[in-house]
Amino acid sequence: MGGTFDPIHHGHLVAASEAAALLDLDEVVFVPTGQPYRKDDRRVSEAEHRYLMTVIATASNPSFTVSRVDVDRDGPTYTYDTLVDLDAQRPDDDLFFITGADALAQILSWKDAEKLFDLAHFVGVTRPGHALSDAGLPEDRVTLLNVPAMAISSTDCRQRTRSGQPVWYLVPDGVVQYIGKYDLYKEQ
Ligand SMILES: Nc1ncnc2c1ncn2[C@@H]1O[C@H](COP(=O)(O)OP(=O)(O)OP(=O)(O)O)[C@@H](O)[C@H]1O
Ligand SMILES: O=C(O)c1ccc[n+]([C@@H]2O[C@H](COP(=O)([O-])O)[C@@H](O)[C@H]2O)c1
Repeated sequence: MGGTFDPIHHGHLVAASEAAALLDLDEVVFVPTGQPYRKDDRRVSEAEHRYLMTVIATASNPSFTVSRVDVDRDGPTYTYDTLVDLDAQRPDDDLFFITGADALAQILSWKDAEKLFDLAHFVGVTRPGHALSDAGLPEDRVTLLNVPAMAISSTDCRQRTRSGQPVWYLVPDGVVQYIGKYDLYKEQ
């Protein structure tokens, strides 16, 4: 599951857990973006902070791991590169790329979109406020899943922190503490 994870929240974790259970996946690899080029218009926390929050949030689940492939690659983060790197590290594995409905709707505009479906099977999960559709995508390489609705976004978590509202129970406890320790999201 790729994401900017700024911060990682329970919407991400529930989506990953449900996809793993419903598709009988052995492992979910969370891949924080290095440079999410489509978010250039906003302030994004340092990759190392987002990576560490992802490690903290997933540490208690033996099936969840975190990859540095995108954080360690220079330049804009493209899923094509993510999948090529993961495939090189795990040549015997079948890759499934988990995305929310909003991200799935954008996939055809991603870099090298036509090659993505050769590298992984895509799993689109429901997300409140977004229609889930596989229109225009190769049917045999995309699975749509209904997951429990978690009306949580990283944007909302950042705004709440900035305005002094709690993010307890929207993000894992360790992530609440990490945000406080490093004073994240105080500036626009
Ligand atoms: N509440 C949610 N339910 C299901 N999927 C989600 C949810 N939140 C995020 N996702 C999916 O997780 C992936 C990574 O999302 P991302 O890290 O950009 O979080 P976000 O909450 O959308 O962030 P932001 O509000 O900063 O844009 C995307 O595929 C996104 O669609
Ligand atoms: O490959 C692309 O062109 C591309 C464009 C936008 C987003 N993505 C990927 O989609 C995932 C979710 O991205 P984001 O920006 O919504 O956090 C993450 O893994 C990104 O690298 C990929």
